[in-house]
Amino acid sequence: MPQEQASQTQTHDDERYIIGYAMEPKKIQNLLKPSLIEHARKHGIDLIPIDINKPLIQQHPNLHFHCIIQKLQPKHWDNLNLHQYMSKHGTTTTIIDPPHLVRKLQNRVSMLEFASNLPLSVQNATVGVPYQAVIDIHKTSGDDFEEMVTDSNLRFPVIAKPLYADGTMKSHELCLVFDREGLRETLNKNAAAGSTTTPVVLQEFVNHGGVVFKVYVAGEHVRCVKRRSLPDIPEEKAETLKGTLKFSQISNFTVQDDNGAKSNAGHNGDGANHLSNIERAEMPEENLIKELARALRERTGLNMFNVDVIRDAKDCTRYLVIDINYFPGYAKLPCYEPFITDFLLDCVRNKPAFVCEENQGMNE
Ligand SMILES: Nc1ncnc2c1ncn2[C@@H]1O[C@H](COP(=O)(O)OP(=O)(O)OP(=O)(O)O)[C@@H](O)[C@H]1O
Ligand SMILES: O=P(O)(O)O[C@H]1[C@H](O)[C@@H](O)[C@H](OP(=O)(O)O)[C@@H](OP(=O)(O)O)[C@H]1O
Ligand SMILES: [Mg+2]
Ligand SMILES: [Mg+2]
Repeated sequence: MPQEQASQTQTHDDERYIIGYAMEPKKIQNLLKPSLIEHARKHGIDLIPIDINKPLIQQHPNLHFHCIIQKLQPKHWDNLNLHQYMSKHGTTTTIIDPPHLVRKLQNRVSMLEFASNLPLSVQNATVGVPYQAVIDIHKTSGDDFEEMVTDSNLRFPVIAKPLYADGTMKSHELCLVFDREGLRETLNKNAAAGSTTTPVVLQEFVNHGGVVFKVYVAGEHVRCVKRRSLPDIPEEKAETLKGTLKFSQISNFTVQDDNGAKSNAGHNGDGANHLSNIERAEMPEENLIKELARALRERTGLNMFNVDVIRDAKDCTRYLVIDINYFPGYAKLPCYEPFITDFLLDCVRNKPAFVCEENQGMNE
């Protein structure tokens, strides 16, 4: 890790804090790299794994957790029985973040409500959300379908997104839909899935120069990075496009990953141009990012999330929040070790402003 990026937080020599982490093995592998464990250890924090399949009260009887970070499915909350644990240790242990609040990010409608009508004032910039509508996936034919599309007031192209963003692979399977026929086709396929049918949100596709800004938030710590996104669709081309185009996790690779993949594959031409789009794109104003993060922390009551933001290609003062993810892949940030460690130190020392109020809603 470069020296100048080292943790800004001073360590008080004799202080040691125990922080438990409760998450699935894949998330542990992604986040809890030896470099983070070591950096945290050097700054007074011992990161201890919590078994998500059995009650916490039965684990680590001789340890006192100052704080617990978690990314869990509801079944794990039941298995861990954190309610029982907190009724014993709730005055000295903090859980980040309350599950009933995390759940609001697992629905793409309630998620974006947090980002609607944000009162931000940084130069002329505005931050909003794209127009979106939840549709009735059973209205796939005849007048019902035509009426539904007309009533939805949506303009093609749109992106069909599963309503529930619950961490499953399926929840990341998105589809660009270019016209009514494409939409009918998407709904028919969904209906054919029978018991796995999921409600769908249709969100207007907004041209944004092929770059998405990912704003990572951990309490008061905020970092913004650029990632690859869908390319623009010129208006005249949009009118001629038909059908659908499926895609998934298009923005999950860092620019460095992208570079590596492209040079390994020996690609140039389009790929290289696309990448330089990202490199060329100007970052949003730092204060705007800070204000956005602050406003969303307040509105959601959460500490650990990231926000996907795009900038309208037609109006560079118009920013749109398209996605908010709980406990994202922080390890993709350069020098994420001090970023996370500093946040954890804030939690154990000052307690973040919006921590689990009296552990309300813990087992909801
Ligand atoms: N309304 C939109 N207009 C233009 N591009 C969009 C829009 N919504 C999504 N995208 C593109 O599609 C990508 C995936 O969409 P979104 O972030 O909603 O899905 P996700 O599966 O929740 O992603 P993540 O992996 O970040 O959780 C975005 O990163 C962006 O590149
Ligand atoms: O596993 P689910 O609950 O689906 O959440 C994912 C988020 O949706 C993604 O946004 C995370 O990737 P980014 O950190 O690149 O946004 C992604 O990060 P990861 O796969 O690196 O852990 C996940 O956090
Ligand atoms: Mg996203
Ligand atoms: Mg998401």
